[in-house]
Amino acid sequence: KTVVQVINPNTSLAMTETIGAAARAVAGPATEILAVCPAQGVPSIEGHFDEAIATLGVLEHIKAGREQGVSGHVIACFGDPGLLAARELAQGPVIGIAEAAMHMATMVSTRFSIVTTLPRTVIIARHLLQRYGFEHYCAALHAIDLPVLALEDGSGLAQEKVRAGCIQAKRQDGSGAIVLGCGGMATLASELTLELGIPVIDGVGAAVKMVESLVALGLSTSKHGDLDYPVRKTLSGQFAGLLPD
Ligand SMILES: NC(=O)NC1=NC(=O)NC1=O
Repeated sequence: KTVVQVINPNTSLAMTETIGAAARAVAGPATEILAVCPAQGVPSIEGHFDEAIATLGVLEHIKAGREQGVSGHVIACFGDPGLLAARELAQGPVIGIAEAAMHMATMVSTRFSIVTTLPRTVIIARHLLQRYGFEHYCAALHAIDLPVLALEDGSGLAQEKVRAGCIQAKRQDGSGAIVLGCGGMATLASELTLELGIPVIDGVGAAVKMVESLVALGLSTSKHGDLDYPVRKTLSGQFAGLLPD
């Protein structure tokens, strides 16, 4: 059996439910999804400061997942917070939803657009495109200009703005595919794909399938080089338990 730990790095239980549902919708019959979020931290991640706070919660869950023997991990926030630190700590594969969605988009289109939340997270998504080498595949980035938790307020306004952003992206950008730029948008991908007639990609599902594939291929995070386990040392205060024994 494959057990995939899906970490929502923010502390929103509602968004953790949304993300868990998107993961379970695509998980294979032999895959169990463990959807988790930090007990303490930041309710939504909307910038570098939030990502720094959220990273500690990600690392705590990576450690716990490794001790539970999970097969792999997903970091279900579009900033992929703490991705490389998590890979040092993890034994199995660790996949961020931004990198997963971007990779998938390049396999079904030569140019893709991103629809994300706040304008400032558009800039962060650009940093990710540069880091992952996908800058030239991305035709444009759009922000619905609503806070992340608007996706969980039950009004449907954020979902409607995501739909409008995808329609605009299809019409204006010449893109063949669209990447949804927030974990909280995950459950919108399939209906938008049907309505727009082009691939609208959710990174949660993409990351779950990538972890399943890596596990099936016997590929886990390389421990040769900079992703080896962290250098052993005594951590103090609240960090004391972060390194596995
Ligand atoms: N671009 C984003 O909206 N990133 C995110 N912030 C969160 O709290 N979850 C996300 O996916």
